Amino acid sequence: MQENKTAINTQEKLLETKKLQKVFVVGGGFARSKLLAVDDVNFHIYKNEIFTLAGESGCGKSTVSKMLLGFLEPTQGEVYYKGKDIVNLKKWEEKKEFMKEVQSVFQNPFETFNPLRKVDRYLYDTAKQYGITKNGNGKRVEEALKAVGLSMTEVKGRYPNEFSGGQLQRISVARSLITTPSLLVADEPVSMVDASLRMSIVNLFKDLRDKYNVSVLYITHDLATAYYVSDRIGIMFRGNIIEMGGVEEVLMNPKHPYTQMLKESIPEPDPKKKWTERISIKELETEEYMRKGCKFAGRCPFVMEKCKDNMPPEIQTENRMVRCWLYENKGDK
Ligand SMILES: Nc1ncnc2c1ncn2[C@@H]1O[C@H](COP(=O)(O)OP(=O)(O)OP(=O)(O)O)[C@@H](O)[C@H]1O
Repeated sequence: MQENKTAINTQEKLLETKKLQKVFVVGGGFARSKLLAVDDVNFHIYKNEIFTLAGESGCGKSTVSKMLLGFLEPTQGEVYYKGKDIVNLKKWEEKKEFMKEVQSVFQNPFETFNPLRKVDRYLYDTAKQYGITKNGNGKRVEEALKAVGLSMTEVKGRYPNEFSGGQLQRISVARSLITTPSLLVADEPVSMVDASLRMSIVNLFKDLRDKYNVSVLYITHDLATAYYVSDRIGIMFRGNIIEMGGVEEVLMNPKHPYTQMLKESIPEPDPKKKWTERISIKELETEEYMRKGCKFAGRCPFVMEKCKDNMPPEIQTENRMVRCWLYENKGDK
């Protein structure tokens, strides 16, 4: 891999979604209904950029990432990678090429690796699986480990349980770099990692962007790491992106009432109260997903009559997109 620090390339969209939608059928019998887990999701990721999708649990983040990676078929909408529609790739060669270029980093590194196999074997096998020849194999694995600040001497002959969660997540990132991808899709990559090591993993993404021109789709519920690492951010709520723009604009000067609420929510010191809050949020999930108009209408301090029946459109204002009727007449002309 060539080390090279490059600025975000806003001319080149690496990945783009258009009107992405996923409907799940939930419940059975008379209680059977449709849940729009993801609806009208439009975003893009530039070359050399860290783009974050953030939101509370159950907002549709993972469903988006699964559709991008081809693990789930969208109900409607399109996904383009380097201008190519990847939902309808027919040829195996094209699919394989896409899988090489877009790699994933999973939440739990202990599930990424087979506990009975030595970690270095797993890395070599990944290289082989993607057609990297026996001669180039060792070199590529060594390069990938170097990119995450490790070396083969530290890894060789050791099993997954001999590493800490943080170290293993680094090795998991190294695994995803073996194919020299252009984009990493990292779904909650630090949530299982010890709090003290989270920043080191997040810093690693910045490093990969700056030194190796890798773009990252960072999926998280944690606004602190999102603020620290992202170039741009999209805030999701019940299947929609409700605000999207530069991370500084969106998190320091939020426009959508939901983003404002997220920013102001101070962690509750009383564990009992926190638990109660979580329960009520979970209960709200289905009710909010089923709403006809703005999904946040039930909790919004500025709710208007029209919010209850009409989903707000995407409005461009003050350097960001916001999906809220409050900005209906304040959009950029
Ligand atoms: N296979 C499925 N069948 C039915 N409903 C699903 C399925 N997968 C996800 N959902 C529902 O879709 C909604 C979005 O889920 P998703 O996992 O994408 O959210 P998330 O933001 O990634 O949350 P988390 O971080 O908790 O995984 C939730 O209400 C979830 O229960």
